[in-house]
Amino acid sequence: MEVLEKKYPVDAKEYKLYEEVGEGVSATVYRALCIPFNEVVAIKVLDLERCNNDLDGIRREVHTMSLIDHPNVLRAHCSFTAGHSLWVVMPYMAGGSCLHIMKSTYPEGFEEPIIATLLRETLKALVYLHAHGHIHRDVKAGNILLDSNGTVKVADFGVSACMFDTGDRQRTRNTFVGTPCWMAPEVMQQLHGYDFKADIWSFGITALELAHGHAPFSKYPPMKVLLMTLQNAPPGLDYERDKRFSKSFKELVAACLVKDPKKRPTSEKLFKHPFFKHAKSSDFVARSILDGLPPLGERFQMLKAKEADLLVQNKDLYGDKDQLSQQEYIRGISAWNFNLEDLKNQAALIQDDDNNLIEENPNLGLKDRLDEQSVHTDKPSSEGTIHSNTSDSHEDGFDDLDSLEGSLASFPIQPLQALKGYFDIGEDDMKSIRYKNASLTDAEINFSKTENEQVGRTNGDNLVRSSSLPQFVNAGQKKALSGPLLYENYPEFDMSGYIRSFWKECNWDNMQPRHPADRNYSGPISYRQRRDTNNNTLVEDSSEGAVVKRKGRFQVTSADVSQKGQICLSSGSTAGLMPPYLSASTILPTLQYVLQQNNLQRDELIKLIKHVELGNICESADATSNGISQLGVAWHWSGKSVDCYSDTFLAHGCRMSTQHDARHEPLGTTPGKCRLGDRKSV
Ligand SMILES: Nc1ncnc2c1ncn2[C@@H]1O[C@H](COP(=O)(O)OP(=O)(O)OP(=O)(O)O)[C@@H](O)[C@H]1O
Repeated sequence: MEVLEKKYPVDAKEYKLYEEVGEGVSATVYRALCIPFNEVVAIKVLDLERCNNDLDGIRREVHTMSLIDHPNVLRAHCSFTAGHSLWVVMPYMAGGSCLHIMKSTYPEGFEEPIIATLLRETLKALVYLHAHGHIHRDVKAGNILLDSNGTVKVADFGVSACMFDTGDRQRTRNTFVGTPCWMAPEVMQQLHGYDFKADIWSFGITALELAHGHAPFSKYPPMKVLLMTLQNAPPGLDYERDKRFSKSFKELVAACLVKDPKKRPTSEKLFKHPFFKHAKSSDFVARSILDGLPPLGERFQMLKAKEADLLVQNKDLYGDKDQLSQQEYIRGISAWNFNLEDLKNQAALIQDDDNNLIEENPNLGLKDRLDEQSVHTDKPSSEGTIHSNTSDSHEDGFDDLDSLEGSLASFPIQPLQALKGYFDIGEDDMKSIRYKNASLTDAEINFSKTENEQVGRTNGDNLVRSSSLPQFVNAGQKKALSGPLLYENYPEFDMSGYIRSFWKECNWDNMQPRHPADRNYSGPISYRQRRDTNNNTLVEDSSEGAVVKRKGRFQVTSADVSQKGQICLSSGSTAGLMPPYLSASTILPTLQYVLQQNNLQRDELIKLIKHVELGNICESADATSNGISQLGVAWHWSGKSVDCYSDTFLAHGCRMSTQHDARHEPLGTTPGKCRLGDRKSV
């Protein structure tokens, strides 16, 4: 006999709204009573006027929510409009989201059996969604809801997509949605679209979120999250504090967080991972983490009050202008707003965050701190080497940002299309550039427009290169070379290595130049870590030569050390390493932005170097030099070369050798050339 489906009323009068239990970017969620059924439900109220006319998106969410039928996917009972709002009626999940539970009671994250259970149930939902052609696109703890019995349901299809929804059944997407911290690199890049593997990345990030209480990089503003996700090694359970987690958990995370989506397992395959043997029943979840919690509405109010307090504190620190930006990023934003003011605000927040990173973890040992820093100090910074402005007003740290104004003003609405110009480069594409004797001028840049256009085609991009590049990339070649690049004042500093290190870090696994053998990097440091999804071990990047020195996430390869630092922009052989449109003037704004971000990290490294010099770190006899070498690596890598030379290496009288055995050798430069503090006059 056919079971008649319960028909929920589609009239607001039939519901009684109780307290607020959740808030998203576009909606408020209430506990409510469905009067005719005397049943408690949740109603998500979307203000249609606040939804930027994204009615299609809303329609899609409601449609998806009504079609799905799986115990781990939150299904909408019904939906209807009421005035300017859309009401979506759904089962009430009294436990709230995993994010809320962590924020209120488990700020350090959950125990492993809980994580395994939550993840297994979430994965069941993903297996179902993927099998039915849906990509969720916003998997995160905030969208994993629990009912009072500990049953997990994945919610929020606001950004979900159907892989079969285009006429040609194209299986990839080309739109930019999701929440930055959880967003897969390929979603950020929008190079070749993406598919359901993007959910697997987000699932891996969610695993880390459940383990730590927050997602990696969650303290950073979106632009930095984006750069870190693209440039850093994938995050993992690698720190001292992660010792408590099992090998299988670490392997699961590593399997999901592979930058190349092709190497990530499908949800179905992942479901067979041994980690899920640790999973328990939903009852266990209810007993372990829900028992004794105040009602959801109360918790929500408490959290709101806490956030309001934080905002007040931050308002004192940053002023009114930053409030919106703060608010967005404290909550873990889902929306992107890339106007210049926001970028400035976000960049201005970074230093404080970097401080917090240390302050928040007073129990971290030196190694942890160094590791934390090493993860975040991922790219070279240009201070002391590239300068746009020699005026005295540098102290406030905003000059560089101001100088970005012209460039960032032309940032397109989808910023990654702009950054794409920096990331999507093959070695062949770089052949047309010519530099002479390290003096970079417009006349010496032979920029071939035809070749550049060709690049877009040969790379099979979804977007036409010329239109996807920000205006400043081309315009900058005409304007920005009027002085800032005075690196010839610093013959010790390998400008090309610097730019290429930066460049190299912008490339990742599947974006290597097409002829790796031709690569001729002289940048001394490589910071890369590949995870092989099959055996989950770290794999050396053989294209760069054997690893001759490694500590933590840093490694020095023979290819790195076989080349002496040299000013190479003049060299024909290295010319091919620069993309045709990546002149110094075009990357300058980005470098300046990066520079702004890395100031404190540099200071921290200098402090650590001093710490090591003072013998405050006890390692084996040989380890002191290793430590210095490693810090030298971090130093060079962070690109603060001039300062660090003067502060530490001149004092020490040695620098990281470029010989194969990575010994130290005399610095060969005079202290007068680069004193600490010289950077401002560079
Ligand atoms: N059915 C439900 N029962 C209980 N709480 C819910 C329910 N649905 C949502 N919530 C709560 O409301 C919050 C916001 O809901 P939702 O994520 O759907 O809104 P959103 O605008 O799409 O948010 P975002 O885009 O930030 O993810 C959730 O994080 C959750 O805490």
